Amino acid sequence: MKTTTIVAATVGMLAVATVGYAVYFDSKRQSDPEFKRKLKKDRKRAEKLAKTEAKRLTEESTQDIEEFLASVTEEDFPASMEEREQFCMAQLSAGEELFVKGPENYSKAAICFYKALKVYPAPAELVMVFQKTIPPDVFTVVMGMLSKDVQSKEEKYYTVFPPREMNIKVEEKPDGLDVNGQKVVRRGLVATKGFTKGEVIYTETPVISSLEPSLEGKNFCHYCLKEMIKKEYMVPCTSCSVVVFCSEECRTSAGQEFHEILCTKNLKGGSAPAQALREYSKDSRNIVPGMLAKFLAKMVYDESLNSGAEYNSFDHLERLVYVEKSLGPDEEKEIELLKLALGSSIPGIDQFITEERYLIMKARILHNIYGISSGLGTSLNVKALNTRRCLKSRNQPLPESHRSVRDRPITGAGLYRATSYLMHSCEPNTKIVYSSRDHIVSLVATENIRAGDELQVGYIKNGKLSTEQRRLELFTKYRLQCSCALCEMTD
Ligand SMILES: C[S@@+](CC[C@H](N)C(=O)[O-])C[C@H]1O[C@@H](n2cnc3c(N)ncnc32)[C@H](O)[C@@H]1O
Repeated sequence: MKTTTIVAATVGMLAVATVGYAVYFDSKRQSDPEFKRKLKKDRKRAEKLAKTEAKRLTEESTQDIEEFLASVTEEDFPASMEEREQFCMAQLSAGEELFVKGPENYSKAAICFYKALKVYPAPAELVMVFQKTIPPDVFTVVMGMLSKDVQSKEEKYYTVFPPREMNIKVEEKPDGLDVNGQKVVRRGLVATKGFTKGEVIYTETPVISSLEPSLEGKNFCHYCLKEMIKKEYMVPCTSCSVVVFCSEECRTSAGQEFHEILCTKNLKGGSAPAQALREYSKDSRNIVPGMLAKFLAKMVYDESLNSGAEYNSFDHLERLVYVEKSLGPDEEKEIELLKLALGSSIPGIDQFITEERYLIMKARILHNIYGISSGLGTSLNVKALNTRRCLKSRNQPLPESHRSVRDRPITGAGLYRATSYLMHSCEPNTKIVYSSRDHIVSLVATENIRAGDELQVGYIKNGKLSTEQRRLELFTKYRLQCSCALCEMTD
């Protein structure tokens, strides 16, 4: 194991853990500027410390660390917040009692501190406390356990995701060298069993989806994006009149996952914090900031469920490829609006949405979302076509959001965990279908597929385009230099 891996892993965890932090922390302390300053300082120092300790670790055997980690299982950790708090305190005092008994008890003490760290909502802060209060030898072991833990979580990801029942796996596709001579590795989806032409390979619900902003409040469901035929089928939000749902279930799910926070009738201090973001999305026809607001609100909800899931939505998002974006006036405005929309409901979100993190999240969303076609078709095509026009207007999001079912108008967009890994081919063997006319995606085989075959979709409508035309369209829309079999052959 390389030092840099340990360091990156630890530092990564310290940064991401601030989301959990955002959920649990007391809002009064958060609004105190002095406290905020201290937090920032603590986080920086913890990251630096992680690096130093990781360096020290490489000089020692990591075997012990692995043994200590093996002695801790997930069952050791309670589920509810109250129990976790008690558990944390109990581990901290057990650790203290052990280390004062002398070096022969250091490893046991380190295990207790590590367990406390695992349930503490602000690990960076606790690391700083440990550094000042526990013997350096114990501290090094705790940091080593933390690093190893994060590293194995990193390595395990693609062995548990996608879930077996989806009949697909993520596989690495080496793709030559980049301009700096570095090996390029892309990831794609591979079938784990055979499918016949026309068969559904998998269906997938998005991590988050959003309607094209101009359709909000019209006859499209705010949660699943489904188009409703008659007004009487619409279930309005119980508070605001801005969004509607297609069913009671969608209203409840949206309320729990994000709408309670983002409802424009959620008045904090007399005004609705999410109002400005909603207006901005509508005026700019930019779907991404609203989607990100929903995504972050939903993360908080997911965490509150304490489901025991090993990876959360952020873990999924974090692994998606993207094209770097730089900070412009739009992004500055979006950060401000996002903080305003979420700040009063999610303590700590201010620290979480740094410029750097916002740009990466936005870039990842833009690069991976799929346009959703949830419209019913014929009789309502006028509205749907308007939508298409909206997306093509001057304020359209980056072209990546056009990756969609091309023969149907786009009514919204969704971010999918597995579908994000589908590569493009000019001779695809699958296609994306929204068969239930909502945000659930189905991947359908367009030819017979064997186990082990790579699954590819067409990011563009291939039709009768020449190689040159395809290349131009792929590059203009997705900055993509296609290396599919057909293009390689034509070269
Ligand atoms: C939505 S992601 C697909 C997953 C991605 N391959 C990964 O490694 O995670 C889209 C990106 O995949 C790569 N890609 C997809 N299809 C490709 C193709 N036919 N040729 C070259 N690169 C492709 C490009 O980098 C593109 O920007």
